[in-house]
Amino acid sequence: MWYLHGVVDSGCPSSMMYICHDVLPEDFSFQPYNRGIMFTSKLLTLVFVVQPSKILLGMKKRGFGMGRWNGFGGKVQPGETIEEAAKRELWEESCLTVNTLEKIGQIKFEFVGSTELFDVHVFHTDHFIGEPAESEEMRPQWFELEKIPFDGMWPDDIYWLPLLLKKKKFLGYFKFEGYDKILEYTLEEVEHV
Ligand SMILES: CNc1ncnc2c1ncn2[C@@H]1O[C@H](COP(=O)(O)OP(=O)(O)OP(=O)(O)O)[C@@H](O)[C@H]1O
Ligand SMILES: [Mg+2]
Ligand SMILES: [Mg+2]
Repeated sequence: MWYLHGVVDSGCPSSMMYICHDVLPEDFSFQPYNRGIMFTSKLLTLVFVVQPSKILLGMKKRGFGMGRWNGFGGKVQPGETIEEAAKRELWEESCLTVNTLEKIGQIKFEFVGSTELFDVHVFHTDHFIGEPAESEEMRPQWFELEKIPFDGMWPDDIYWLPLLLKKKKFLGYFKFEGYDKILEYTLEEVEHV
């Protein structure tokens, strides 16, 4: 039996390739690896702008996740760091700029039938510059923290967004069947992400 173990950095951050190994590492815990399947992984960012009583979400107007409220983010491009990508996507999608982003979570998504994992790096900020404005991709809207529209968001958000709002760092894994059904998941609070 071969187990997935580590990643090969191909130089292009959005096309990391997981490699196999026949020895189970001590800290081996990440679920997709232990089934011996070869996965590629796609690096994505997700930024939440939070104020004391409200959160900024965007209605996705096109492409993946269309019709759902979400944070702002997208694919990491070759040559940029994940944090640079997170800032760029926030700017492109909401017209906001930020000086600093706090990395708060990392979530791996598996979709049954696909060997491409989504590796989503989640950031949080409470300082921003500018006024949110609608982009080609997103329509921003502030929501009271008690009125977050979880029914209109990705079904995983309700599990981990409460941690982000408490500024708790987390690691997660969600296995989806289609885009509406979570078959299994793990979520843990951690000291560092
Ligand atoms: C499955 N459960 C999920 N739960 C919460 N959020 C999810 C998600 N799966 C993907 N996401 C986020 O959705 C965006 C997709 O990226 P997306 O907007 O399509 O990329 P990008 O902005 O580069 O778009 P274009 O290539 O310009 O179309 C990106 O922020 C990513 O973190
Ligand atoms: Mg996007
Ligand atoms: Mg984008």
